[in-house]
Amino acid sequence: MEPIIKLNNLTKQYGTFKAVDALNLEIYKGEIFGLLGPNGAGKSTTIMMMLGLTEPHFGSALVCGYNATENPIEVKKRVGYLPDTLGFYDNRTGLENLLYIARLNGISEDIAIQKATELLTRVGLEKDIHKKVGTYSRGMKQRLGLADVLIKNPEIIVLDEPTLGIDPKGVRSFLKLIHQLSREEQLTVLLSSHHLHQVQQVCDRVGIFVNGKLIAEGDIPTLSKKLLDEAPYTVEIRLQENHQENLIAIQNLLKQTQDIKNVTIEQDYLSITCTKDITAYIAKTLINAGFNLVHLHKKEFGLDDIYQRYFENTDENYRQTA
Ligand SMILES: Nc1ncnc2c1ncn2[C@@H]1O[C@H](COP(=O)(O)OP(=O)(O)OP(=O)(O)O)[C@@H](O)[C@H]1O
Repeated sequence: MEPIIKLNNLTKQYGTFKAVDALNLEIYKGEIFGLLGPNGAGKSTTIMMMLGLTEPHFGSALVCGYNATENPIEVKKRVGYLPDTLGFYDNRTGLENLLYIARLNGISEDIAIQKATELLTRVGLEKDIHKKVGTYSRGMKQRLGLADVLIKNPEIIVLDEPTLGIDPKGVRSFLKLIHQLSREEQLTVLLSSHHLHQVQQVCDRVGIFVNGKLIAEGDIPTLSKKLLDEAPYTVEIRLQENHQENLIAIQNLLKQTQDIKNVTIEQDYLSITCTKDITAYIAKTLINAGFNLVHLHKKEFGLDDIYQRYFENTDENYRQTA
């Protein structure tokens, strides 16, 4: 299958500073891809190059089969972009704002009314269609923004920090909506964010950006496997009698085991990192040795751990090469 977005050695420099450095990335139709990275990592610059709004110094961005630098108009027809700051007419209603955008996109009046009404219902604003946008909450404005980018039937939508300033309930329902849209309409979604948990909830794959480079990319299990290859399993245990003596005895008992890499005593529990999933063996060994096990938890690594670990590594690499 051909990717719907293909970035090839994409590079943007400001003077000698590389804001985006030889970026290679392929995104497929219907995928929800998360662009993750700290401030200044190069996410917005990458999006701008993909939309044909700024030119790369090297490399290319192919979007829906078009080179974004050579055919920005074709790309813009197929891509809906929701920026982090939205501009609506506050003194007009949601419907009026949407009809205005439909007109700008050359959609005829009767089709526009039908489509705008459908979309406002789709994004959950059916009761607020005739209210002035100035009275909308941040979450409602974001939903209107989504209707706004969907009105031209895009193949791809690009969302820049779409949940900024929305309360947790609003975030959950907004992300659910994005997921539904992507699955039901095979819409490709590129979501740029700092919010690891949100990205983790909704994205099929993520790319982690640091200093203009994509330092890791994949689905969460793949990333965590790559990252944690040396000791991918961590088991946390707690005893009925959690005194230090017991913990040290267990530490000594387990640390000879071949597949155990490390046993550390945390505040009132033991953390055991293993190269294989030997959770059952650990439980059996402790019970057989007469310890009263009250808690055993196999830790799943999430995006937080992955992000943290990549940053630690990267900082070290940068310090070493600096
Ligand atoms: N016009 C410009 N001139 C000089 N430097 C720029 C320009 N635009 C961006 N940069 C720099 O390029 C780097 C990447 O910026 P970019 O806005 O792409 O990052 P970002 O990952 O989107 O950050 P944020 O999450 O804060 O939006 C930053 O160091 C920024 O200061």
